[in-house]
Amino acid sequence: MRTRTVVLASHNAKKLAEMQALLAPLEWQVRLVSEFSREAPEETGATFVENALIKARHAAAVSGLPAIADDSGLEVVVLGGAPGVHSARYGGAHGDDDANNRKLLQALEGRSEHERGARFVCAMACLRHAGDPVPVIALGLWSGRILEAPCGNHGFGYDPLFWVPDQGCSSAELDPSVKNRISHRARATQSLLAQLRETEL
Ligand SMILES: O=c1nc[nH]c2c1ncn2[C@H]1C[C@H](O)[C@@H](COP(=O)(O)OP(=O)(O)OP(=O)(O)O)O1
Ligand SMILES: [Mg+2]
Repeated sequence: MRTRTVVLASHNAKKLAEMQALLAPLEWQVRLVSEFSREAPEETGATFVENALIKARHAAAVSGLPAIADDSGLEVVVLGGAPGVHSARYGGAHGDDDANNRKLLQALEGRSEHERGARFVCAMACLRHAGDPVPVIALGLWSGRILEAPCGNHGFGYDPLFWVPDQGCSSAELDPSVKNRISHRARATQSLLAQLRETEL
């Protein structure tokens, strides 16, 4: 892949930090959509992929650059996959992690350890330009279970409640470099980069 300038289509600072760390090996010049527009497009998609495309298309349009977007969330089995694409505003206000985590604990009140299975989903979309008819799409999944009380201070969102079985800790207890090797976002980024190596971004 040629060295490129891309715009990251997120307004979530903690998510952006992970995306930038994951893309660092490419030595691309990474810009942020907030340099071009403070407006976050409405995520009206029914799927993570549709919302990632909405965000990437908006960022490519306002910046004139190739854009990479991430739409991600938590799916809990006994909640029928909720909060899913509504993860950011599950507790009411958008991006209120405390309210989101409180609502999740309430929804799982009394559930046994075996009924708390969940997974993080990350859908990434990369567009060469706003009208790109051939977007590159990548998915990453990360399975775990929901704790009965938060622990750990790293990460963001639902990390304090997400137990990672093969690490024996919550994702908020993981060193960021470890999370960036195994998370849904890490897996989606690896898949995206593998596809981009075959195409000409
Ligand atoms: O690694 C993660 N660790 C914990 N929680 C996470 C993670 N990844 C996504 N999540 C949760 C946070 C938010 O509640 C929702 C993302 O919603 P999502 O729309 O993709 O992001 P956002 O609205 O925060 O920023 P933006 O849309 O500008 O990228 O899922
Ligand atoms: Mg969002």
